[in-house]
Amino acid sequence: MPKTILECKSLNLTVGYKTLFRNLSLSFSGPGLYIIQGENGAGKSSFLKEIYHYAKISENWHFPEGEKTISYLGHELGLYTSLSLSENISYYSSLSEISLSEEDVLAWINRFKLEKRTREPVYMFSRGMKQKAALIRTFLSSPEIVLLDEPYTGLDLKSTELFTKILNEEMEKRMILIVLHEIPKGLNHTEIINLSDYGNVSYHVS
Ligand SMILES: Nc1ncnc2c1ncn2[C@@H]1O[C@H](COP(=O)(O)OP(=O)(O)OP(=O)(O)O)[C@@H](O)[C@H]1O
Repeated sequence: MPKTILECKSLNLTVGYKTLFRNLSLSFSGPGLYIIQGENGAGKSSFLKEIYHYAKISENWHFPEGEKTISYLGHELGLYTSLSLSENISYYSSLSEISLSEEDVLAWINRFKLEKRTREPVYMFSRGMKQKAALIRTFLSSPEIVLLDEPYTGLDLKSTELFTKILNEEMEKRMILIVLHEIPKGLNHTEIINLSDYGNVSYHVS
């Protein structure tokens, strides 16, 4: 029986003068992969940011199994472009509470097939390569909850297939919330949540 990892109760989410959700209650079990969908402006990105910034400090959010580590990849990739991939990874590893072995780091680089490009500054990477570098950065510390906002952006067909395979493996180990407009072929998922259905109404799903 999957356990509830994260839940929000009676959440009101307002951006500027706009109320995106009122009295929203959702439960996420793990491990698993939840696809967040909804029309433009429905509040998908805001919802992920809400979790990343407030889940640990707001009384609307609960971790029934105890607080979890969270990693987030939004539209900003969070890479230092004058540094190489290796230097970016060293920097992010130094911030991580978990000590990462060289083997773990190399395994992630190999999974995204960037092993021949680790010493180049990231500004020399293509858009898709930058996306893969940012994905490595996001998964590197082995977070228990991963929040991904349109993570397939910039990936070509081959890289899309590669990343889908990685997600199908990772959803067995952690809880992944992923904002997607289109669901790539072959991506396994626990549930699809359409946020357009929940705007400005009292709603509960679990
Ligand atoms: N920085 C901001 N300042 C003011 N309003 C904002 C800001 N960011 C988002 N909003 C508003 O919040 C609402 C939700 O935006 P959000 O980016 O979360 O939607 P989304 O579902 O992710 O959209 P999209 O599919 O277009 O990426 C929109 O109406 C948007 O105009």
